Amino acid sequence: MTEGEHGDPFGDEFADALALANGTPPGRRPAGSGDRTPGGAAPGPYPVARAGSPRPGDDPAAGGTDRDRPAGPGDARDTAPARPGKRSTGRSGTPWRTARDIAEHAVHEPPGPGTAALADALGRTLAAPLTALTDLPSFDTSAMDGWAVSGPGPWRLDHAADDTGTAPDTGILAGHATTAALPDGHALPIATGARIPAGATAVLRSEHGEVLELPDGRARLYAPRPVPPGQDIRPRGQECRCGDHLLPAGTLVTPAILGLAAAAGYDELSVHPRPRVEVLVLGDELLRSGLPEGGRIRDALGPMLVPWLHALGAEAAPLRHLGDDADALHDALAGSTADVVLTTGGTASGPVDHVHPTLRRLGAELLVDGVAVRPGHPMLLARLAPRRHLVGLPGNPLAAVSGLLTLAEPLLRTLAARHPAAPYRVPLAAAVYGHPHDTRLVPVAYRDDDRHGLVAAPLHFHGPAMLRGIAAADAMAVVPPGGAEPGTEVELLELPWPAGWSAGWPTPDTSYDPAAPSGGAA
Ligand SMILES: Nc1nc2c(c(=O)[nH]1)N[C@H]1C(S)=C(S)[C@@H](COP(=O)(O)OP(=O)(O)OC[C@H]3O[C@@H](n4cnc5c(N)ncnc54)[C@H](O)[C@@H]3O)O[C@H]1N2
Ligand code: MOO
Repeated sequence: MTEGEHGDPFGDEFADALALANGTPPGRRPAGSGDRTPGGAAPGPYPVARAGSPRPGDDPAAGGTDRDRPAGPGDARDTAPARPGKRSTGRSGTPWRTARDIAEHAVHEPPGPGTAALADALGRTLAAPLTALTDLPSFDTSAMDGWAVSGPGPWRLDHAADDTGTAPDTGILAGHATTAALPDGHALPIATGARIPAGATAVLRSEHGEVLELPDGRARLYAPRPVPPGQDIRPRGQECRCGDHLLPAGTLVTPAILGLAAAAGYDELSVHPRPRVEVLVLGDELLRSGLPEGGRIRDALGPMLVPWLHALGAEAAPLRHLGDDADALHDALAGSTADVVLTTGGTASGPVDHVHPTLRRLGAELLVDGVAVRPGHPMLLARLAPRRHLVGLPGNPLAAVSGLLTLAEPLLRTLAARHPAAPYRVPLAAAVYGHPHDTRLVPVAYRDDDRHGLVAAPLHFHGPAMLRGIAAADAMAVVPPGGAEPGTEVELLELPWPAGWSAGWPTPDTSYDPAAPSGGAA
C-alpha cells in the first residue's frame, strides 16, 4: 500500500473541520501538528492540551479540554491502583493494562460446567477434553468411486451381494456393507465412503479402469497400471483411534469442532455455561426508532451491544431502556441475577448520571473507577455481590466500545473460561498521535503494504461519539502514551468477528460516488 492510497488518516481537512467545530480558525494548527503524515508522528505532548485545537477525527469531547490536560508532576496516574469511592474526573484513572487485569481476575474461576447438546455448545468452552468415542474412520473406507479389487488385475467383475440386498447392480454404496469376502482376482463396484469388503486390497478409480464384456456374458476389469495395495482405501483409525485425545479442555467450540465432535460420536459436550449478561441502557434522550428529533438521538448502543456480547460468548437478557430514572436503575440492579450487568451512559458527574450514586446506595464495591484510556475514561467496574459484577460503559458510543473491550471482554472471558487471544502486533500504516499519559484505542483496518506486508491503517471518525471508524475497522490499535509513528508495531485488540472483514472493501476514506451504477465505489 502506498501512502497516497490512504492519504493521512488524520488529514488536515479533519483538523480544519474540527478546529471550526471547536471555535479555532482552520489552518492554524499548533507547531508540530503539520508532521503527522506518515514519516513524522507528532512529537511531544498531546497537542490538544498544548494548543486547544483538537486532533482531526476526534470531536472536542475527545480530550481537548482542560479536564483532560495532563496531570502535573507527582501525579500517580500511571501507577495508582483503583481507588474505590473516588469519582473519575478525567485526570486520573487505573492504567489501562491494570484495569484489564483487574477485570480478568474479578472472578477467580468460571461457573461449574454442564452438558449441552451440540447445537447449543457453539461458542462455549470445553470443560473436558474431547476424546474420540470411536475409531475414525470407523471402518476401512473407499476414498473414491470405482471398484474394490482383490490382488493384481485383471479382475473378474462381480455383482455385490450387500447386507440389504437392495443395490446389487450399483455395487457397494456408502452406508451399506457387504456380506461376502472378495476373492483374489475379483472386483466389485464401490462408492466413495462405502465399507471395503473383506479380501479387497485396493480401490481402482472409475476413471482408471476399463470393463470389457466377454463373449460368455461375464465382464473383466482392466487397469492400465498395477494398483498398489491400499490405494484409495482410508484405513480404519487413520484419523484417530477410540480414546485418542482430540482437543484439550478450554478449547472454544467452533463450527469445525461441532463437526469433529459429531464425527467422533458425541451428541452433547461438557462445556462451561455462557455468562449471563443484562444490558441496561440509560438516558432519557434516547429514541428506539426513527430519526433524531427535538434534541433526542437514536440509541446506538442497544443494537450493537447484544450481538457483540453474543460474539463474546455471553447470553444477553432482553435489553432494557431505563431512561434517567435513579430508582429504576436501583431496582434493576438490586433485582438482577445476571453474572454481569452492563450499563450504558450515566457514568460521569452530570445531574442525571446515576450510576455512581446508585452503586453507593447498593453498597457495591468499586474495583475500577475510571481508566487512563481514551476514549472511555469514565468507564467503571463494580462488584454488586460475590460473582455478580457491573461494567459501567460511558454513553459516548466509541467510549462504550472502549469500555466493552477494556473491562467487559476480560471479565466475560474469565466467566466463559475462554483463553485470551494470542497477542499480536502489526505495523501502523500512518502516524497516530498519542495522549501524554493515557493509552488510546484507535480503530484500524488491515491493509496489504508492499514494504511491511499486513499493516494497520488508522481510520477517520474515531471521536468518542462516533461509530463510523469502528464500523469500518478490523481491530482496535492500542496506542501508547505519546503516540506512534508509521511502521511502529502496535498491539491490536481483536474484534469478535473475522479479521479481514473489511479486506477488499474500498479504503474507508475513498470518496463515495453516489452517481456510480453500484451506488458507490465498488
Ligand atoms: N465534567 C465532566 N464531564 C464529562 C466527563 C468528565 O470527566 N467530567 N467525561 C466525559 C466523557 S469522556 C464521557 S465519555 C462522557 C460519559 O458520560 P456518561 O457515561 O455519563 O454518558 P451520558 O452523559 O449519559 O452520555 C454521553 C453522551 O453519549 C450519548 N449517549 C448516551 N447513551 C447513548 C446511546 N445508547 N446511544 C447513543 N448515544 C448515547 C449521550 O446522549 C451523550 O451525548 O461524559 C463526559 N462528560
Ligand atoms: O470522551 Mo470520553 O473519552 O468519550 O470517554
